[in-house]
Amino acid sequence: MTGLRAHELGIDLGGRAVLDGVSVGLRPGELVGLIGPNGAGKTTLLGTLAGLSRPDRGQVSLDGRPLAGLPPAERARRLAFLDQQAGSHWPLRVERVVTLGRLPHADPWRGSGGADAAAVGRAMARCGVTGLRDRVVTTLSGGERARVMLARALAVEPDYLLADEPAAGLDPYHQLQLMELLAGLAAEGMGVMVVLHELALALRFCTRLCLMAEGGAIVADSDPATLLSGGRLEQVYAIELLRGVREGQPYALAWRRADAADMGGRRG
Ligand SMILES: Nc1ncnc2c1ncn2[C@@H]1O[C@H](COP(=O)(O)OP(=O)(O)OP(=O)(O)O)[C@@H](O)[C@H]1O
Repeated sequence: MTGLRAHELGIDLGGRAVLDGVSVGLRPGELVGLIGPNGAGKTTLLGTLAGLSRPDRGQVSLDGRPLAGLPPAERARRLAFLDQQAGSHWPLRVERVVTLGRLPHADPWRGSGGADAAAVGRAMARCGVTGLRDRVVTTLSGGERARVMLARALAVEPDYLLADEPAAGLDPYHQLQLMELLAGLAAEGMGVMVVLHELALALRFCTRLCLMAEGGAIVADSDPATLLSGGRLEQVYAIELLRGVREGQPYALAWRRADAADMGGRRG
């Protein structure tokens, strides 16, 4: 069975279940948006799919094999994880940071070669950071740094990319550029799962949306148009949506809190 799959995942943190019975899959060629309110468990789920933490219940499999049983180097070559707080604390040149993405491919007998340099060049070009290659990463703006960290993840040339809020901190132009890039990677066959808070981007670009609710469950898993036609988004976020159709595609923007008259709010 091709794909990355979570089977009935359960994770307990701080004495409570943060994920509870979560099953979800990611196939090659999909761009899946993982959406839901703050604290719903999106980062926890993404990190577990990436193999960064072990679930208390259930398991993750890659092409039908338990992820936990895969050699770490194979896992690192096939799955790239882009952390929400991705950054570099070391004053390294941008090109050096992106080259770190080739570590899972390192061969102590041959060192790095032409294939590594080509992968690094491609990743920098796709993320629009080639012109920054000689800059020291700690001197970049937040948005520039985010694109460099994405380039490092792409330099891995993984089968699956798991990205936690990569659009956060990007201006609208670069958010659109990012989503076009992720859609392009999926069209080339990569499986991409991305945590997003930008509903308009999620609805416009993702092939599938998984909506998580407080309590750590996936309460909807469908194509964007189907999700939008139900009332689940409004209910889970406790908001009203402004809806429309543009170029034949339905879209929505967060318009007001469902309980806007109540300054306390229903959600914490
Ligand atoms: N180490 C921990 N100990 C206790 N609770 C934790 C720990 N890590 C996460 N949690 C809790 O688990 C829940 C899910 O956290 P997670 O970061 O996965 O949510 P999220 O959906 O990614 O949120 P956000 O949109 O705010 O980034 C939150 O309530 C969080 O406080």
